[in-house]
Amino acid sequence: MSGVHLASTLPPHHPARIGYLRTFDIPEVVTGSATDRKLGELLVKAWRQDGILQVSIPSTNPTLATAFEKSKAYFAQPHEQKAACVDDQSFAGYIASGEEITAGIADYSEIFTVTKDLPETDSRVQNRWPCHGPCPWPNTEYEIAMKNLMTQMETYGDRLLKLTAYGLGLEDENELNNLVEDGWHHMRNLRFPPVNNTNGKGVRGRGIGSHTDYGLLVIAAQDHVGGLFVRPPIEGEVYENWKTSAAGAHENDSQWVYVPPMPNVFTVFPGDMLQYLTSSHLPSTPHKVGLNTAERFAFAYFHEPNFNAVCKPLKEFSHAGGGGGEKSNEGIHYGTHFTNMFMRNYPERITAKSMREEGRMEVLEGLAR
Ligand SMILES: O=C(O)CCC(=O)C(=O)O
Ligand SMILES: [Fe+2]
Repeated sequence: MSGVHLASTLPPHHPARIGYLRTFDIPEVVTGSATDRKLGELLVKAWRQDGILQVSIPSTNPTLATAFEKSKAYFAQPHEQKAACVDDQSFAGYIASGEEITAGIADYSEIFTVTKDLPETDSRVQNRWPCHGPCPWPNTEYEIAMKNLMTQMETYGDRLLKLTAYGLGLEDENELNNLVEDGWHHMRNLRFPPVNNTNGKGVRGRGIGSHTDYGLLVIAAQDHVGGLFVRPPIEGEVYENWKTSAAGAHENDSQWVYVPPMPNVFTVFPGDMLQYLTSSHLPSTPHKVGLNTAERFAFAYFHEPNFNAVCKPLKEFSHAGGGGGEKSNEGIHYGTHFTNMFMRNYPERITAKSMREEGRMEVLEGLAR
C-alpha cells in the first residue's frame, strides 16, 4: 500500500509519523524449532524498535466480523439500555463516553469491558476477591460473540508468549506461559464518536489519553477508520506505570507514530508486566487514540497473568537495570496492579465505591500464590 493511502486516514489535529509496521505469520503450533526461535527474536526486535507489530489473521474471519457487528448493535442502543449493563462486584460492563479518566481528563471512548465471567457460586466471588464477579452481558448473542473473539485472541497470545520466551532466550521456555494459566484476560470493546459529535466532557480530538496497559500483551483489532497512535521506545526514557502513573505522559509531543488501519491483522504490543519481567528490555508501549471524522470501533484484548500471580524479574534480565532490576525482587502481585489501575480510572463507579465500602482492597493483601 502506498504511503499516501496510509496517511489518508490520519485523524485531524494529531501530527504524527506514519507507521509502517512489520507483519508476522504466527504458526498454529509453536514447537521450539529453529524457525520458531528466529521468529521469536524478530518479534522482540520489532517491539524494541517500533513498540508494536502486526500478526496476520485469516482474511475470512467470521469471529471478528460477528464481534464488530454485535458491538455496533450494542452501542447503537439508547443510553439507558447500555447503562443497565453494570455490575457492582466486577468492573465489567458499560462505560459511557466521558466516564473514564486518563491523567485527569475524561476520555471520549464508549466502552464495554469484559472481565472473567464468574457466577456468584465461584469461590473467589464468595470470598469477596476484588474485581471478581459476573459480566453483565446485554444479551446472549453478544456474550457468545465476545467470548469467541477472546478465545481467538487468547490463542495468539499463548503462541506469542512462547515465541517471546524463545526470542528472549529464556532457559525455561514455559516461564511466561505458566504465568497466564487461568489468566485474567479481559477485553475492551470500544466506540469513539466522530470529532464533531462529542458530549463536550473531554478535550477536543482526544479519544483516550496517553497510557500503557497493565499485563503481558495487548492484542488489538480496529476497523477502517483509524485513531491509534503509539510511542516507540526512546533511549533513556523509562516509564514504570506500576510505580508512577505513565498516563498522560508526553501526550502532545512529536514522537508519536500513527498506526494506520490494515485489513487482516491484529496489532500486538507489550504491557507493564512484560516490562517488569524483562527489566525494561521490552518496555510497555505508550499509546493514545485520536478522534477521527467518522465514528470508530475497536477491540483491545489484554493477555494477562493469573490474577494471583506474582511477577518477578526474569533471571536472564534481572541485572539489565532500568525498571525492575535488583531492587524489586519481591515482585508485583498482578491482581493488585490491575485493581489499583481500575480504581484509579473509575473512582466513581459503583464497583469502586462498593469495593471501598466493603474493604475489599484489604482482601488483596491476603492473596498471592
Ligand atoms: O482504540 C484502540 O485502538 C486502542 C484502545 C486502547 O488503548 C485501550 O482500550 O486501552
Ligand atoms: Fe490501551
